[in-house]
Amino acid sequence: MADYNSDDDKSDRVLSPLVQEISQACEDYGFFQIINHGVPENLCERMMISVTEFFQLHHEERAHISSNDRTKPVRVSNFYLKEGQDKVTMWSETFSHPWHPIDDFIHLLPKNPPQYREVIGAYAKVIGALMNRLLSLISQGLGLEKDFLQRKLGEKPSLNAQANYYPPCPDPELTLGLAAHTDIGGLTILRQLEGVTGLQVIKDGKWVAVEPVPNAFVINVGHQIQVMSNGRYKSVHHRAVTNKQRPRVSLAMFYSPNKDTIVGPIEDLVDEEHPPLYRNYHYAEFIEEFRRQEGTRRRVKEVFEI
Ligand SMILES: O=C(O)CCC(=O)C(=O)O
Ligand SMILES: [Fe+2]
Repeated sequence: MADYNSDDDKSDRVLSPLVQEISQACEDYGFFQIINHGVPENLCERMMISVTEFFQLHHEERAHISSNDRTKPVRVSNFYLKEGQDKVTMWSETFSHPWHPIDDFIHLLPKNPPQYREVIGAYAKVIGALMNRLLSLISQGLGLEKDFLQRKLGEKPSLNAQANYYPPCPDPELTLGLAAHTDIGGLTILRQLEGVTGLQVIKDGKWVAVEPVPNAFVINVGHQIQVMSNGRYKSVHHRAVTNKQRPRVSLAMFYSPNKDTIVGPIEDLVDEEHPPLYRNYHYAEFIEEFRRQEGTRRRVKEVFEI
């Protein structure tokens, strides 16, 4: 693993080992882990504790923000047994809310656990800086200017957090924590609880566990970067499995374009040898198609293929 603190590219031609490694991982796996990222471990621990405590409150304490309505910016939902169902679809509960600009929504966030608002405020700030750094490294991997991807992903990006809580499951064979899916947006920074395995990524048709590495973040490419890179970087299927013994918590911080942004392959990456694989579209169209395919093994990018 290259040193994340080493200076990234200074020359226009030679890519630093760090940029090369990230680029290779984005091509081969669509996933990689980073360490020595500069985010204080103590802050990450406080964040994960706050999320865990939130989910371990009595469910009545979450009832006021519990909803299946996706248009609600702050909401808790679960996939536990509903009336009329004979099988649990997914063994998890999720809490989602925007993470930037923090001041616009902080009043909607939980008052309990009491430190939640303060901790997510601090966490969002450092994740914002890390996100920019990663987008810059990924841009360089594509041979682009450092700020290219960020500019292409557009102004006023849509920045959402999703905390996932997976209680111990009496029979992990019977259900998944989170079904196989791909991340719709641009880039995801995921924190997993140390010591509990659960995340799996598909590689050559097989599910591979992404073991939690101490103080690491898992980074993954979303659909929009796959499209912008004209298929070079991959947005791959992943899922979470459960276990019998211990609850598991993960926190995904998503960076997506806003609905009006026009997404398509970056012109510099298209030539005779690499014809455009996707048409241009408004991100809103992509979201609509993504929702339309809900409940199926989605094939959303394919709809925008040329
Ligand atoms: O729990 C995990 O590790 C996976 C979470 C995830 O993929 C997501 O929130 O999109
Ligand atoms: Fe995901």
